[in-house]
Amino acid sequence: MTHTASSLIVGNWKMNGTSASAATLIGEILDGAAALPPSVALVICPPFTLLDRVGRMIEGSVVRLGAQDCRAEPKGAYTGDVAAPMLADLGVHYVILGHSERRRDHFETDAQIRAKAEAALACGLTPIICIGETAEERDAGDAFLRLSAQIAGAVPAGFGADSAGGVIAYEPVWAIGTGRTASREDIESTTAHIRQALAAHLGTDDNLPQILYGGSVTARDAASILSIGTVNGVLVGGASLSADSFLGIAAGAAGSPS
Ligand SMILES: O=C[C@H](O)COP(=O)(O)O
Repeated sequence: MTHTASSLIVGNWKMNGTSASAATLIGEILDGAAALPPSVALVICPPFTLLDRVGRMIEGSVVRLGAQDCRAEPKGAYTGDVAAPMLADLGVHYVILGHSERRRDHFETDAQIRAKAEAALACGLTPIICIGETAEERDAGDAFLRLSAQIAGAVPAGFGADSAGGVIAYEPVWAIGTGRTASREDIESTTAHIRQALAAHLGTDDNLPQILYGGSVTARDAASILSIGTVNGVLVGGASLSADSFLGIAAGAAGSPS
């Protein structure tokens, strides 16, 4: 179910896109994606309203479909929410969980994110669990503590070892949508810490979840970020809304050592 590629390039459209803009963007991405080596996997996460349309457009291509959230319960009286089995029914493969915008705007807790991840795994979806420190936590020297706590609270037992796999996206909150990408050195040391914290939490060094970096990634810095040994891909927001930028980032993955 999950990609085995060496670089996972995930585009999170957030709350953007209409049927017309999606048709244009996906058409351009599919044109460019054909030239990418199989070691680069593309995932597009449109808003719920476009999942069906985008899913139909990418059918039969190398591009996979992702959603931006799900509810932990499989069905019921939860107005406005979408359950994991509903996503699986639409052909969705990945689901972003615990994005900092949802933690901030919907007060999502690590326990809720963990329950959502378990629900997603139960129907074969690959969760992309987001973690990241705020600027205040970073300035106080608490970034690693915060990341370890998020891993302990939000990552289910056995995460990554399931046939659906598992992905962790490290997104420093201060780097999201700010144009301020974390430095290569910061990403290197922080993802090394995340890997250690995952191994300690999961009690194994084998089949650990893939680790992505997210936060103002552009085609300019993608190759450098993707050449870091503990980084398996990137989670891209703003730059995923332009085919040139998104494909430029994917090209950076194609050029980085696998
Ligand atoms: O999900 C994507 C991240 O929040 C990064 O967004 P950004 O690339 O616009 O900074």
